[in-house]
Amino acid sequence: MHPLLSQLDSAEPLKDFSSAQLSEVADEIRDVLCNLLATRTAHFASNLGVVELCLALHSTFDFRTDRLIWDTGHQVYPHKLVTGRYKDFASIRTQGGLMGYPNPHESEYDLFMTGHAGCSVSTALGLKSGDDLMDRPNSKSVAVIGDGAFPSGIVFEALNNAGFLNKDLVVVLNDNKMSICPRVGAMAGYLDRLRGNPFYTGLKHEVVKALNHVPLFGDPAERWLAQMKEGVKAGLLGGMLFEELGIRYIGPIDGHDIPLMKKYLAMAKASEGPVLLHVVTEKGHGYKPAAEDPVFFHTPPAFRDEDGRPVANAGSGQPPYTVSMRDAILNVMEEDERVTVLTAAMCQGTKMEPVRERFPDRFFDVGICESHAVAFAAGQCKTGIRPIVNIYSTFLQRSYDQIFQEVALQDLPVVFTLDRAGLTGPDGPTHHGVYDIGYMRLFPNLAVMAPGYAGEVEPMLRFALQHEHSSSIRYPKTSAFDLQKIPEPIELGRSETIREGTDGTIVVFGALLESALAAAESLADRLSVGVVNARFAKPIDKAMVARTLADDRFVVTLEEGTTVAGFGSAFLEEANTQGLDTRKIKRLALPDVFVEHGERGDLLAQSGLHVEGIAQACQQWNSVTRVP
Ligand SMILES: Cc1ncc(C[n+]2csc(CCOP(=O)(O)OP(=O)(O)O)c2C)c(N)n1
Ligand SMILES: CC(=O)[C@@H](O)[C@H](O)COP(=O)(O)O
Ligand SMILES: [Mg+2]
Repeated sequence: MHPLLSQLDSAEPLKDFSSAQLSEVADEIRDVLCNLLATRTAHFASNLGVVELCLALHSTFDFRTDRLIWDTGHQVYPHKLVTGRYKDFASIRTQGGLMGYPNPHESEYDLFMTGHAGCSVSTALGLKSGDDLMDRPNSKSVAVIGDGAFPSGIVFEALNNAGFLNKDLVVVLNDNKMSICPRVGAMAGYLDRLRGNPFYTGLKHEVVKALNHVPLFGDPAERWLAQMKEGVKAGLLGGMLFEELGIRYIGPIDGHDIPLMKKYLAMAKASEGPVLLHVVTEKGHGYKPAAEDPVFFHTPPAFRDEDGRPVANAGSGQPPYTVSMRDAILNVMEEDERVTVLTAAMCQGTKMEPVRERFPDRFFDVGICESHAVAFAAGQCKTGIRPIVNIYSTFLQRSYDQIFQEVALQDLPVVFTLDRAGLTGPDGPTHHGVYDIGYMRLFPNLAVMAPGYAGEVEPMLRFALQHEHSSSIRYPKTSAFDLQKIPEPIELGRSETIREGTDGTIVVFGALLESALAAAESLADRLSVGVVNARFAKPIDKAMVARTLADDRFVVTLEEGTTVAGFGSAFLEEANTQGLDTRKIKRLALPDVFVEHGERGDLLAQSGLHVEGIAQACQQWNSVTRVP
């Protein structure tokens, strides 16, 4: 079926392949990708776009001794296919199978487990620096970074350092004009201008050599010429921004032409000092619908191809929390002109397109720059604007210091809406949003909230927007629980009792409320278990902590976050502060390990956070705490 690919136990043979053979391997890779990735949600278009680049890299370098970092890592599938993982590839993004990102446990060709954007240039530079210190000067270091990830602040920190250290480093800028959505920002404009520059190698060299003889001092006419010189060089060379930092710029070149790329990669490999090779690719290349709609095909749902037309398989009924929050945001923006929304390149995933269309002046996509997004929001907030920072839980980790200094320390009422807060499923440990309860509840005055059902999403957002301090609202990647109930008004530090019980209580922070109610119901013939919707992890409902521990034999706390420093910890701390009996408390949360990739439901069950697990914990704790 794939005669060349199936024989590759490592990438080594690729360097002896002819151009025709490499082109055949490219076809085989696309065949695997198109057939398999249609059956599950996976990073489709980005992978189709880097097939030739991957082959050119592996046939120019030996990445068992040279170093290769794919930025973010979502485009690593062709790399996996040519580095000995063809036979296991069908398991990608399923539990126990290959990860959808680089994974050092899978292969010596993968150096770091990554999924967050922007760090490739730093790690590649660190690898080169370390190899030099460890007496391996011949080892080459390559970072491949997309144009979406490239404007991340840390990339400039790395380039700044690279130009200064003058290490042999190859940065391949994979420019496909797309982030997940079309890329944004001034750097996008700069790359567009570079793309416009034909790459006149011979002419460039000669003219620049001549210009180098124009003196810098002396006659005013000569001085004028000297000033012109930089401008002319910039026009001819392109990439002056990088050249001025001491990084040699080469390109742009066609990223689907393997022989051409091999030529320039070999040149970059032989160069001394840092080099930036600008390659132009098409996201979704080789599958027309993906090339035409790379936004949808970034991570499409499972689909079937009907006569060259993708038809998505039917999804489940109830809309996700993401949509509840998006609709709530639309409503509040309609009423209050001070409300703005910030995204860090995740407009599509957070389903904010209607907000972008309806309020273009109050919607800000800052690109993959989460730290900047938070500090920018703080600046807006200081002027009287009410910014909503809408970022995935895992990516907000980037902004930890800005949440601390620019927001909390200034006591500014910025609202954080944390999407994907919980297990995100097949993306795995890099993307699970399981730390935010802990990291948000550290800061004085920051209210930490989570809705337990769809109906309280909007009231919670409205509460946050009139609150005088900063606040956060977390919600996972799942259908919103359609509890048929009019929510009690949201009050700072007040929980809501959903079900009364006399034996014990499950106190839930967030969306596992639905499972808690089902667990309590399943025990009804044996135990009377109440269910409290905590709403706040900070400030926690002190009276509720006192009441449940006084009235009940046991209290099970429940959350979709790590057990360390989470809601259960907050409950324990409060119980201890009040001098209550903490032995009654059982904390149900995710274990203190990096949870692997898999379906969210399966992963929750594995940690006992499903209906049966919750019921079992209640029974167990009831017998532990029962007075003999
Ligand atoms: C810190 C961080 N923020 C956001 C994301 C989500 N994200 C993943 S890929 C991507 C787009 C990257 O664009 P680019 O680097 O150009 O790669 P392409 O998909 O175009 O190949 C985004 C926004 C992330 N992985 N990490
Ligand atoms: C690579 C990356 O970080 C994103 O593409 C992420 O996988 C998107 O996740 P969602 O599919 O949950 O939006
Ligand atoms: Mg891109």
